[in-house]
Amino acid sequence: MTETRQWGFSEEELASLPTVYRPDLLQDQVVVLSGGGSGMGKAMAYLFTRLGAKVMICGRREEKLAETRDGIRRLLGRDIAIMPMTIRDPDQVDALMDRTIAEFGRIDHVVNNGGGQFPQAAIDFSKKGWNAVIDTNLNGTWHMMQAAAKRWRDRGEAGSIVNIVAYVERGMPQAAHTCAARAGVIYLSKTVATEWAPLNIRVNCVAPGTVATEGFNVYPPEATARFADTNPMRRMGNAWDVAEGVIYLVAPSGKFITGEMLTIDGGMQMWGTVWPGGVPEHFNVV
Ligand SMILES: CCCCCCCCCCC/C=C/C(=O)SCCNC(=O)CCNC(=O)[C@H](O)C(C)(C)COP(=O)(O)OP(=O)(O)OC[C@H]1O[C@@H](n2cnc3c(N)ncnc32)[C@H](O)[C@@H]1OP(=O)(O)O
Ligand SMILES: NC(=O)C1=CN([C@@H]2O[C@H](COP(=O)(O)OP(=O)(O)OC[C@H]3O[C@@H](n4cnc5c(N)ncnc54)[C@H](OP(=O)(O)O)[C@@H]3O)[C@@H](O)[C@H]2O)C=CC1
Repeated sequence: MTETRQWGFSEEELASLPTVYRPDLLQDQVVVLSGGGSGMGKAMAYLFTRLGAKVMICGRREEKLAETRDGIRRLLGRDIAIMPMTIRDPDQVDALMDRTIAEFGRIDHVVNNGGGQFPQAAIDFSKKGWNAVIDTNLNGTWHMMQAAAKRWRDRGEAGSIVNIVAYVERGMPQAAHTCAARAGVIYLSKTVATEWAPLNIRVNCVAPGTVATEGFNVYPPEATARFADTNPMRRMGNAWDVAEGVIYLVAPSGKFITGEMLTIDGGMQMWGTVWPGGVPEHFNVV
């Protein structure tokens, strides 16, 4: 078992985990999915493919995308498309959308899952660190949303967007940059859900709690040791929990849902604190 496998599912597990959905639920639907080379994005790539969808995944590192594509080819006998790029660059986002349409004929769904942050006390953020997190999680998500919506409007097609955010209503100490970015995405989504309803475009968010993925490798062991105790269920979620939630929103089950945020957090919104950088002495109380 490698270091990066410590938290996530193996390819074999993603290919065989049970799902509540029927195998042709998304037959020939086309999805663009960011961050498909790891974690929740990889789980979504497998699940969308298993439900019959045509999948385009993107992310910065080609080798991770290729691993997802090769695993799906080997285990599911299906081909998906990959495109290395950064969602921070609107020109690369335009190219991603155009290539997907050229390859698959249209786009039905966009899942903005690509993103991340690092744990740090806000007072110590560097300008570059703040900008990196805002640019990725807020600007990058917006570039993807607008690029897809323009194409749907211009082509007279319906579409749906799901943005992966985080539960931020109580704030999130040691993650103020991502909290700001995700709050921006949540209210951006609620706003355009109304503006774009006449275009038959639905826009929703999914807010995961502590979900065990390869992404946890950026957090110190003293923080991850507590992650199972950040919600009343006292366990972590997994990438499949989130992937099935995303499918619920994009599939016909979600056809009357827009501007909503689905929180998948084992109850963390009511009880528990994350402290992704470790608990400071002042807060270290029972
Ligand atoms: C933190 C909790 C978040 C929300 C969730 C709450 C609910 C439960 C929480 C459980 C915890 C899990 C949450 C997850 O989201 S896990 C999965 C996500 N994956 C990641 O976050 C990993 C990816 N992260 C990154 O890629 C980067 O953090 C970043 C998003 C910033 C990417 O940008 P870029 O590639 O440009 O980054 P660089 O490495 O070049 O760095 C740019 C500058 O950012 C500063 N920086 C980066 N890392 C750190 C660090 N560890 N500490 C302090 N500062 C950092 C720094 O200024 C960098 O510039 P320099 O390198 O020139 O100094
Ligand atoms: N795991 C958790 O507990 C939680 C996670 N989240 C969020 O869920 C999403 C998925 O996280 P998770 O699967 O756990 O972690 P991962 O780190 O495995 O996934 C993040 C993905 O985003 C991609 N990505 C990052 N920056 C960019 C960029 N600029 N352009 C394109 N792709 C990018 C990464 O690929 P590459 O580096 O190759 O670009 C990576 O595949 C993230 O937005 C994360 O912050 C939210 C709440 C909780």
